Amino acid sequence: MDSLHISIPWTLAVTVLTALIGNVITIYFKRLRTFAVPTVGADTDDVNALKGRYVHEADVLLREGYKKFKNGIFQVVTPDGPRVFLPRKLAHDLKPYNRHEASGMKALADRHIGHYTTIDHESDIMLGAIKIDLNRNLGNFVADVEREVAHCFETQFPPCHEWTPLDLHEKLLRVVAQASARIFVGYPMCRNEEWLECSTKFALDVMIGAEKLKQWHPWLRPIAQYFVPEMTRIRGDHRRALELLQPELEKRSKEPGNTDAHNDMIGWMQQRAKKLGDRSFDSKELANLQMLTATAAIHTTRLAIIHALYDLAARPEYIEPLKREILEITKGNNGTLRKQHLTQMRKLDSFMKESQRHNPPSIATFQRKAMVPIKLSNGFHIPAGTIVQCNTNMLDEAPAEWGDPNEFDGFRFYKLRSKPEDTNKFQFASTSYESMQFGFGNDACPGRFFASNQIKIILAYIISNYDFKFEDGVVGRPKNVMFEVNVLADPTVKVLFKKIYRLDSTDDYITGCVFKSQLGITGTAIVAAFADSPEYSEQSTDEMMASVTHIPRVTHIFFCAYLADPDEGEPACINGAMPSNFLATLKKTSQIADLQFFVLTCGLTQYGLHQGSQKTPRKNYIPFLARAKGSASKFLLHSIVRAGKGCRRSREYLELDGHVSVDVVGMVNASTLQMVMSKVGGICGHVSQNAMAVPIQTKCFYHQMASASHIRAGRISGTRLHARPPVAEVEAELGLESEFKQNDLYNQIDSTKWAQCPEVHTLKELEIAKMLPPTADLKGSHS
Ligand code: HEM
Repeated sequence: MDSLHISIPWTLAVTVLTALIGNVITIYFKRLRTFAVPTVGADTDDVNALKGRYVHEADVLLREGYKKFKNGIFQVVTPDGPRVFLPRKLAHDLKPYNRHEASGMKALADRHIGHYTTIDHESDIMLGAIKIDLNRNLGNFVADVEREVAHCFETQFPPCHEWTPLDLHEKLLRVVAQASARIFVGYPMCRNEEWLECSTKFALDVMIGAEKLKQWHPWLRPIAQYFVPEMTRIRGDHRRALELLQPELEKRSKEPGNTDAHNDMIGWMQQRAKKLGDRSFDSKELANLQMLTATAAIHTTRLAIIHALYDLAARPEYIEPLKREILEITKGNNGTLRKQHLTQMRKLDSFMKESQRHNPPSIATFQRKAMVPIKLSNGFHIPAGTIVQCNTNMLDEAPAEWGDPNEFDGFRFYKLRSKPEDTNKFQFASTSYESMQFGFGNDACPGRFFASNQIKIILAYIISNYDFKFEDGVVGRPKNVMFEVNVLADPTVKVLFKKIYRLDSTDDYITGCVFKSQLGITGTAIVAAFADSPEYSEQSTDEMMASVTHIPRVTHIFFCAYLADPDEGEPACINGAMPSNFLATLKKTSQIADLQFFVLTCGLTQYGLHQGSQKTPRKNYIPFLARAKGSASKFLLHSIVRAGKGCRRSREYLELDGHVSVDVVGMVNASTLQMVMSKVGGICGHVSQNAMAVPIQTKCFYHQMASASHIRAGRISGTRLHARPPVAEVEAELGLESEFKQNDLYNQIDSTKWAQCPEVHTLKELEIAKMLPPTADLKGSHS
């Protein structure tokens, strides 16, 4: 007890003394570090006010410096001491210096006291994996990333049937983290909640921890780090990252014949370490590098997306042309993105670049720490150890041919690229003397091509699936928030999202049966109407329009009516033509603009997507379908897959004979559906007892919803399919390469047992989950 009494005053005394000595020495060194260049705001004596201005309005300060000293070097007083800003033109002088002479990484590490925050860690393995392996593989990941993006929207976002306010900062952090993790750590790790949390929080801990620790005197930081919670968390983040990664690494190491052949950042890093003979590289280092990569990638990318969305919401006139570009480009590919699609999205690329020009990640990029003394062409000496950066965001420095530099022209770069000689210039990821948002020179951001793809995929998803606008009261583009030279999007602004239910292409959706009481027509009636007409498959949409104009706006569509015919080709022909023509008709009459749910139910007969001996996909349907009108004529399976993709993307419902997502949230079997239909006044056309309507969350095709437990429970019996399903022969045509794997077909479904499954919804549950309108509102009878 006594020793404690003595030790506290002593400890305090030593601490105060240390701080005092430290202060004196620091002031002395700071004096030494003052540069022989003018200081912005030197006319005021209030140094603290100047520091405060740097923190909150560095943009104003740098503009003042630019106006006053034009092409001259100036310095600014900051909480970290004076900082030197070079005019853009001197970037040329610095460019030839290599990373060991003028280091961007060291500059960044110094700013975030990387020695403590652990980011002072330069790795050739990491840089090589990003610069070479990631960029080389970009094209291979577009579909995977798109899938993760879709999965994230479907699982993390509210349904947005009505205008729903979203915190974009929070939501997009998750989307970008998961989409990036798909490539950094592969599937299924990219969906591991703890990993995602760990890899996103680490960057925040570094940034906030650094700011907090900087409040302490440098001499006290070795001890003070233990009083800053974020610093403790950083250590925990590293530990946790290793723990989480370990099982994945072990799993990989046990894979036959391979340890590190996975095509993702883990694999690339492992391969590089091996090639470089780096014996110090182990799982711990791998986990650390993963944290660093995520830090560089996730927050920057998220911010660029938020800025772009704010710009779009403030200038909605750009949304329609962008949407048109996206839909036009993806039209021929089931709405699924490919690498070349991203390249073709020139308007979107231009908009992203213009958004970044006005809202760069930092207003002073090309930041370098001189590791050796550097002499610039104007005679200025940069002493070793000094950090310099370029004042890169003076919009008026743009070349005259760019047009008014201060205006927001979303298609500025699109127009500039229209000259044949400039077609590959001015891209979002291009760096140049005029566009330094990603830095400049050899060490410009190596992740920018990847970031460009990620941003396009996410923006394209949002633009084609949601309407969005600012919440009431937000006028114009919300002003950015400055933190030192970093440009942040205002985190208090909420953007409202509303899901788009749109039929882009007739073969994206198929229908047949709708609620009579709501829609005034039933599937049976539709079928009957068309079947009555000998020309049903030949009838043009214009002709059909005359017969359906009485239908009110459709909100729910159930597809469970197929025509059967002893001639197998005939129903296929009917099924291909009738629904697509019918939908085209409804689309023309705008009666499906309010569509909320789409349910497809299929039985096990006649539908052309079946497998197994008697249910081989009917390649022989193709000639028959060729007679059908519209794009559904290609192949019924094609249409259904497309319908599935449409459903997946819009959180609607689909059943494909048990080949559904592993993430199924619930399902309705045929008898439930029939009950629903009869209760609400609808009627099912032809529904097989084995049919089910399944709410789909993600990828809908060729995953088994039926698990071994279902088989054991006697709900399902299975048949092993042949190794390569016949449909694989047309996989390229379907745009579904490598989707078709050997599968078990579960085709004997006991619907009574299914109805007792916990995951099968009752009608009441569907109502409660708002999957169906309340039955009370749905009275009526079918005709
Ligand atoms: C919109 C998103 C992004 C922005 C705005 C951005 C911006 C930047 C900037 C300004 C630099 C400094 C370059 C220089 O000083 O010349 C940089 C460096 C870096 N970025 Fe990015 N970045 C983004 C995305 C990414 C991604 C996705 C990755 C990883 C996959 C990444 C990895 C890196 C790395 C490793 C460096 C250091 C390069 C070196 O020192 O050689 N960045 N980034």
